[in-house]
Amino acid sequence: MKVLLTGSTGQVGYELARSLQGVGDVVAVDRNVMDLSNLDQVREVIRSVKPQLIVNPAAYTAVDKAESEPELAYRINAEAPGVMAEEAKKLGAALVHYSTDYVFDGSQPSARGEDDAVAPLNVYGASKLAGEQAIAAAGIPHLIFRTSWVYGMRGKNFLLTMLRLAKERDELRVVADQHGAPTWSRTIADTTAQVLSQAHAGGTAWWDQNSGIYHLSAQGQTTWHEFTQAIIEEAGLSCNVLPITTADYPTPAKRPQYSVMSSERLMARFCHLPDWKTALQLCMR
Ligand SMILES: NC(=O)C1=CN([C@@H]2O[C@H](COP(=O)(O)OP(=O)(O)OC[C@H]3O[C@@H](n4cnc5c(N)ncnc54)[C@H](OP(=O)(O)O)[C@@H]3O)[C@@H](O)[C@H]2O)C=CC1
Ligand SMILES: Cc1cn([C@H]2C[C@H](O)[C@@H](COP(=O)(O)OP(=O)(O)O[C@H]3O[C@@H](C)C(=O)[C@@H](O)[C@H]3O)O2)c(=O)[nH]c1=O
Ligand SMILES: [Mg+2]
Repeated sequence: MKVLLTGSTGQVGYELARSLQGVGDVVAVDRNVMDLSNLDQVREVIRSVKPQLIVNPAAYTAVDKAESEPELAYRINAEAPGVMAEEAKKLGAALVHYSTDYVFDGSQPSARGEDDAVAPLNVYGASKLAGEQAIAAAGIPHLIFRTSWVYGMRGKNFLLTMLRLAKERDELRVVADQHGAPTWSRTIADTTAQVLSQAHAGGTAWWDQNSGIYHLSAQGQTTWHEFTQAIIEEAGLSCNVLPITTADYPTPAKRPQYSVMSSERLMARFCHLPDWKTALQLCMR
């Protein structure tokens, strides 16, 4: 099976390039080959590669910057996935896509399920939601994995930012009133590969039964503050981590207060997901 993988320089894309090796022949493209802000190029690349499966972890992920670049965020996060879905339909291909906990407003302190009401608070979340909707509307075999607070030992992420800051400063001030589930990029990639090997075995009927949205986050929950403490401890650094409120850390984009999702549906159908802290320790060791 020929697999077109986008965003291979990103956190999840980098891990997928490895994890998908068992799934098929992977053609990995970065923005130099397929720029998602160039919709004609997206079409051309798909038409020339002719994949049976498109896996799209590429995205506009700069949450604060998106507030001042909404058009670009929507082109990359909503229109480009829409074009991928259209082209997949013409080829009879399936599409695997990723979305975010930021499609929810996080106003209720209970874990969100796939069918719960969405209400993004920021441009990034709204653009990702529009991407989900464009894919669902195309009526193609698809999987949309909503994940959260992605980290890993490479790329731009909260873990590496905190390690850097902890070495530069004696004290870190981190918000303690936003709750969520940090998820290791490798967990996302390995889970994707496991689900796809089941799909491969199940054929067309599998996609008829299983297409849709799945929450894919580490188990348990924490806050950015507690996550930082765990990072510092695991790294053996000494740095005081001061809990602050969202109001103490003003940002251009509004963020959900409670962005925990339930991944029960994915775990019931496909495979287990690790606890956030266990995964963090595995990642850092
Ligand atoms: N990061 C997070 O905390 C979370 C991410 N997600 C979702 O998971 C998925 C994977 O995210 P993650 O790997 O963390 O994101 P990263 O920011 O690590 O990677 C994004 C990737 O998209 C690429 N990209 C950005 N703009 C373009 C463009 N115009 N054309 C082509 N490629 C482009 C980047 O390329 P380049 O390296 O050249 O910039 C990079 O490879 C995304 O759908 C994201 O929305 C969901 C929840 C949390
Ligand atoms: C750097 C820093 C951040 N913060 C706060 C800001 C914010 O509320 C929180 C996390 O900061 P970040 O900028 O990493 O968060 P953010 O970019 O909003 O992370 C999100 O990215 C997108 C792509 C997603 O899809 C989400 O799941 C989520 O992972 O920590 C501090 O309190 N102190 C600090 O020193
Ligand atoms: Mg960020």
